[in-house]
Amino acid sequence: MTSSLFINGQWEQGAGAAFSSINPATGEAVWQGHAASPAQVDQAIQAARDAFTAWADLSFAERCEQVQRYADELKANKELIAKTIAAETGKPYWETLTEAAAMAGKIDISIKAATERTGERESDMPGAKAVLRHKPHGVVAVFGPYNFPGHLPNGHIVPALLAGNTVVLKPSELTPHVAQLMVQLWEKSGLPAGVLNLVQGEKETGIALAQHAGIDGLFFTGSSRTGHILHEQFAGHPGKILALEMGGNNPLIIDEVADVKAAVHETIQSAYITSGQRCTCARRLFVPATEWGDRFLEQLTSAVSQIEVGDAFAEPAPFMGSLISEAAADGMVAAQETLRELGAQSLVELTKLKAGTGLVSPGLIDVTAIAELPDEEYFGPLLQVIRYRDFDTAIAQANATSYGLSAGIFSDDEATYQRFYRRIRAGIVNWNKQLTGASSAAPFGGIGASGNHRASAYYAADYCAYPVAGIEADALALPATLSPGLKID
Ligand SMILES: NC(=O)c1ccc[n+]([C@@H]2O[C@H](COP(=O)([O-])OP(=O)(O)OC[C@H]3O[C@@H](n4cnc5c(N)ncnc54)[C@H](O)[C@@H]3O)[C@@H](O)[C@H]2O)c1
Ligand SMILES: O=CCC[C@H](NC(=O)CCC(=O)O)C(=O)O
Repeated sequence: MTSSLFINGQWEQGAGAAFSSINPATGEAVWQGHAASPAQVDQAIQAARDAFTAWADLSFAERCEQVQRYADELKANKELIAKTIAAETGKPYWETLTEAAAMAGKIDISIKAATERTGERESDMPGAKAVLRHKPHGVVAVFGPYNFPGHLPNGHIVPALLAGNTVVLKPSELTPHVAQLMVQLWEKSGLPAGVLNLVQGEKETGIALAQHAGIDGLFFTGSSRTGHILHEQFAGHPGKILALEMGGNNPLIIDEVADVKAAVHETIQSAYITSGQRCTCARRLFVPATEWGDRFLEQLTSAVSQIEVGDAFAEPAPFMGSLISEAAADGMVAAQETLRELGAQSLVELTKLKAGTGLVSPGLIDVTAIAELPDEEYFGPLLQVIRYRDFDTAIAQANATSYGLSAGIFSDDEATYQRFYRRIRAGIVNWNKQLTGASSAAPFGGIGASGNHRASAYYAADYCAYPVAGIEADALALPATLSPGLKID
């Protein structure tokens, strides 16, 4: 049984319920441990509180040095990180190597972002100077999803620590091993006790942490459903910062482009990478109801049918690994069934490949006949096709979602792209490029049910610190003239 919690620089057993993680492609046990009890959540927050003043008092340069030592650990252990993520999520090893690289890449980007977006400024004013500085919030909770169990919590933790906050991390209960390894690397890098604490557990642990009076903020990446619960919970607490990165029901519009093969490739990278388990994945594909559209769909159908699915470490490597769990696989089969009952037709059927695993084949489904398409994020490899007759209708349908994370268009005509850009409602808008694979050097976030206007990645610096404006003079001095009606003898 693993000592699953890291509180005040010590590893300890959880006193809550036992839980475990498995490799979803093989069913092999990966990790076993116990959840944190409410008392341990309390201790973790207290440890973060106790460590806060000393950590925040360090200079930015000193905190950068500490974070750079963690980057060295990330680089030295990249294969171990990638293997751990692959074993616990079922994502292909070639892909988890890119996740490990993104974690290391986050450090320099976050230092640059903190300097540019939350650095210090001074300007002269009569007899004084106007100054702008930033301060950390205090103790912040970080909640992570299972689909990028290293990269996305890391994307909150690194900027939070650089800003001078201390952190309590609650990772996804489906990926405790990745979180444990990440925290072990922070420990190895020499991070002072209490600056980063880890509480493992299921929803109950999340609830205990999120509702705790001792946190000053919460940085969340996960589903829109959970994000909405947190948002309601934070209502009436304007003093606490809440950053929500949530899901999407992302549209991709295809125009009659010259390079059909490239369009097929970018569509596959948009919808099926990570077995469709990326928040940015294309969910709805708008295809012209023309002969060109028929040809495009034939090629797409053929390419989707040939996507290799398999174990994370299989050779030759598959494009798609397993979904996170058998329950997720069953959920995708059920989603396909719901769409069919509403009138959809499968072009490529999504099927469960092996009982007891999360392995599914990719699905492509024509939902044009459905008058009221459910506005759901089906978090897996099931792309919904909608045939369109005119571009304005396609844009209106693309916008017919409560979400607003990513959107894209493939078109050879720049004016068409500009029209799309002006009308579409999303935080990520791409032209002739896959919807997935956003850059950490840009802001990352969505509107509507996808976020609460606290974009992450390059803009994470913004929610990790608050601005303090001041007017400063070395000494008090009487002004040359006093205001009317004043007399100071
Ligand atoms: N916008 C983004 O940056 C982004 C990135 C990755 C994933 N996502 C989204 O995340 C989802 C997949 O991740 P997931 O299934 O792990 O998300 P999830 O919402 O189920 O879980 C996220 C975290 O919240 C915790 N949690 C669950 N219910 C809670 C509650 N009531 N109170 C407090 N904590 C609670 C979980 O234990 C976990 O740690 C997808 O919807 C995907 O689109 C968004
Ligand atoms: O699943 C959601 C994340 C998808 C991923 N986005 C990023 O990596 C954003 C960049 C960052 O947070 O540094 C993608 O677009 O593929």
